[in-house]
Amino acid sequence: MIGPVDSSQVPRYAGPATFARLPRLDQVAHADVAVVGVPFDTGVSYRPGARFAPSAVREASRLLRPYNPGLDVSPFDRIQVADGGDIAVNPFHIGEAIETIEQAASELQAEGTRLVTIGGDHTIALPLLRAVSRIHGPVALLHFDAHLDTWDTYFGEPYTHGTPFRRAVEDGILDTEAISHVGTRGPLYGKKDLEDDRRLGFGIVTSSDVMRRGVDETVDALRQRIGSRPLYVSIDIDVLDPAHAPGTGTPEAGGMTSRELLEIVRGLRGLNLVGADVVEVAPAYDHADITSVAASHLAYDLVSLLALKEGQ
Ligand SMILES: N=C(N)NCCCC(=O)O
Ligand SMILES: [Zn+2]
Ligand SMILES: [Zn+2]
Repeated sequence: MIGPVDSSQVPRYAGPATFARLPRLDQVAHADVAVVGVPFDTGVSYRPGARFAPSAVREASRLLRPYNPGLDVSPFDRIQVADGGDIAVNPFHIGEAIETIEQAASELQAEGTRLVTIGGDHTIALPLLRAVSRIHGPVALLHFDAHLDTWDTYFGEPYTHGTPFRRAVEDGILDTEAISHVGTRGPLYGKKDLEDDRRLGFGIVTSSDVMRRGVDETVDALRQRIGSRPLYVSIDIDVLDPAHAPGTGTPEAGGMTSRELLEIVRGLRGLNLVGADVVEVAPAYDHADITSVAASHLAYDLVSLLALKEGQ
């Protein structure tokens, strides 16, 4: 196993920034998990800039350490984790970008490598789900977001960051017995948004529900719905309150704290996680790397969950 650069030997601010200072994918014979960047933000409806997230999150990840006490695991000892670099997507053509992402994700997974992806805007979840469902069939989805992202079109366009999960249901790549949004809040276009969403099969745990019920009850309810199904986790960083994630494109007041979200993610231990993404970090609106640090810790916990599952 090739682990991260030892920060007691080489200062953590020195050298190139791979995720958690891990080796690059081309430096290992095989990776059980690859952290891959998708620098794409052509699907946004408001502030652009998520194309710069992969490099910002890698920079913020320099401070991660090898033992995760929240999950009692040293993920990089247990499985081979590597930085898969960035998928080179066309910023001028959303349709082509979606195909490129599905293709690249499929090729990586064909080698038996699981992916934790750093977006990019939320458009990228669709091709990533298409790629995991090619292997696992329809997957359960846990979608952390202030927004539903099940709208139909924006300006008549079907592929945007507000529409990936409606397209995914239409594709038949989600197991609609077990698809949930967590952390939704904020104004909608109309009540119909919620009716449409329910018709697609989604369950909703709003941001207020999380606050009222607390982390443990929230986790119990989610786990029950997911059971042993293959599970994909998509984390839009705007699920966090703007105080915890100012660096994002469509911020909404009244969100979760990073502590609550990390605890909910850790509560997924033991589930059949098959892939995950962290999207919508827009570094230009960030302050003191608050958002990139949160995203790097979420990616680390997702990698840790995979390490617990895949490692022996
Ligand atoms: N941040 C994501 N993924 N979607 C937000 C879309 C909200 C809107 O423009 O109406
Ligand atoms: Zn969102
Ligand atoms: Zn979203």
